[in-house]
Amino acid sequence: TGYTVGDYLAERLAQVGVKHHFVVPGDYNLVLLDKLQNNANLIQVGCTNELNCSMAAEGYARANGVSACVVTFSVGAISAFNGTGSAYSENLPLILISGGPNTNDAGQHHILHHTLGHAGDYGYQLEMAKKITCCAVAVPRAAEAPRLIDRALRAAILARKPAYIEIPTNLAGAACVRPGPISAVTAPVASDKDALKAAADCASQYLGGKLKPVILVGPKVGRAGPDAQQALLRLAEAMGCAVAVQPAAKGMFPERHPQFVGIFWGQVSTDAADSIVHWADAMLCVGTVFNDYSTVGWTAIPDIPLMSIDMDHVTYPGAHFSRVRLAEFLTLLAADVAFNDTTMVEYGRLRPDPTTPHTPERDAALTRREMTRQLQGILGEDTSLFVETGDSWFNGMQLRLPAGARFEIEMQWGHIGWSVPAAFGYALRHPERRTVIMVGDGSFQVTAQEVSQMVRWRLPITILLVNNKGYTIEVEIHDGAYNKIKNWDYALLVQAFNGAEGKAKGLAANTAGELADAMLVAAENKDGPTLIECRIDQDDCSRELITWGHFVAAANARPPRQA
Ligand SMILES: C/C(NCc1cnc(C)nc1N)=C(/S)[C@H](O)COP(=O)(O)OP(=O)(O)O
Ligand SMILES: [Mg+2]
Repeated sequence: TGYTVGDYLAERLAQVGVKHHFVVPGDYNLVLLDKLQNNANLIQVGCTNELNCSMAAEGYARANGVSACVVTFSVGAISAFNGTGSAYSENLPLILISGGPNTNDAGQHHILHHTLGHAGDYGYQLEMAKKITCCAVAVPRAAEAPRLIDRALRAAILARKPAYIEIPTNLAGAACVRPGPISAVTAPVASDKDALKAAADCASQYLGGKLKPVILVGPKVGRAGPDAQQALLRLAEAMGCAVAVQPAAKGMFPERHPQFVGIFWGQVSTDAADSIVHWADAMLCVGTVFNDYSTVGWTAIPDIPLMSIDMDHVTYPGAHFSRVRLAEFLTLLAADVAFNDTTMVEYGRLRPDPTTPHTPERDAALTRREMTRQLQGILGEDTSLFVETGDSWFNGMQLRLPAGARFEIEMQWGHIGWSVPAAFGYALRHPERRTVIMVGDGSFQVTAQEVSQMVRWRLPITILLVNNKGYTIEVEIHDGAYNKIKNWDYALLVQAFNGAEGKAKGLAANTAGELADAMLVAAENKDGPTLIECRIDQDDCSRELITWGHFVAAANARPPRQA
């Protein structure tokens, strides 16, 4: 057969930089999967379910910049909506592609399988997708496919948000014209020159006359394109001021840099970062997100006038500037901003003395603190560390990242279980990096199946499974019987995933010594994942979690405003 709609989609995905794409087959997408598989530049990766499929694509987009997830209608897509929501809230261009009903069925008022059972009405999925993507299209006939596919891909790439493309099962193999130059889809939109200049002038005005400026780094810096973090570094060094980082942005500013002053997270900040942030009289907020979790239940919102530098606009007390790209603005500002290291000088006076964590005896019962100490010990320039929603967030914040180490966290969406499939997707794109996951037992139970994919693809991912017997974050926010879970034999589970040929290893660590030994086994295992079940006491949680949980619970409990 000649060139088809499926070939067009495959070629465009390859051209925008998708290589691995994540799929679960279903009779609405089988022909489409054939076409994608036939493209030599694409590698098709089957997942155990569509939630994991979409989360693997979310993780792949963190590594690759853009990703694709291909599912069947409704029963597949509605599960994949969860990873799509994650990509939306984490600013990642995940392309969700769903097979759809044969184009003849609507007009014949047919009731179809996998749908809600309304005769002829299958439009509800597109409507739902519109809410969680920046662009959602359903191809009605082959002639419309090129225009709609290009539109959806361009929208996602420019907005750093997911897009949705629905391809009816009888159109994937339908004849289609070939695409024009890919630049029509991928060419970036530069800043508006006047707005860029005016914004930079206002920034100098905003900073002029201030005595103690700081920079606060937020998670959108990591999503604003490859040159954004370099531009941030240049601006920071041009100013010489203290640079604090929000928890969701950990790793987006080098932690060994002399101007790094820690994670600003209110009362659970690290390295006294909150002291210097509250001492400042001017703050450049670069890519920041102030939500209930990052402000510790609204108790840690900076109370001075801010200059906010977002992915495509700049706002400050005097004005708003649209279409100003983050990296271009930072670069321009770095060129003429005044040097002012007052906050660094002051920080030098209040920086806490470094502590050397206690090294317990080998046979000491394993603790959260010891697990974190040993995890710190294996971090290297090639490490990519995924920290899962749970006390793992707080353990992760205590780590000091070596130069080159990368850190992945999902603090906006916060879907427990994200880290297992997301790290799987990420590791396929970065086989040269050492991917490590720190995940709690409750989270692990949500998406554990994807460990079998790590076995299948022989990915040497290290999984530190923190077994504290339940949902400890929830215990600290608000306890109840529902926070208890059925314990698994996690180390043995890996044997089940191995079957006859797998090379994964599963170990349990009850003591400091057993963990140290297991870490060595993990470092040696290059042919598959190594899961280390770290058994700790169910109340062995970080003090930061307890403090943070107290204020988040208070925020959740605010009484309804009297009408
Ligand atoms: C149940 C829930 N959050 C609510 C929740 C429920 N469902 C989804 C999909 N995402 C969520 N965040 C959370 S944070 C658990 O404490 C996680 O437990 P676990 O993985 O075991 O970690 P900790 O023990 O360190 O808390
Ligand atoms: Mg737990």
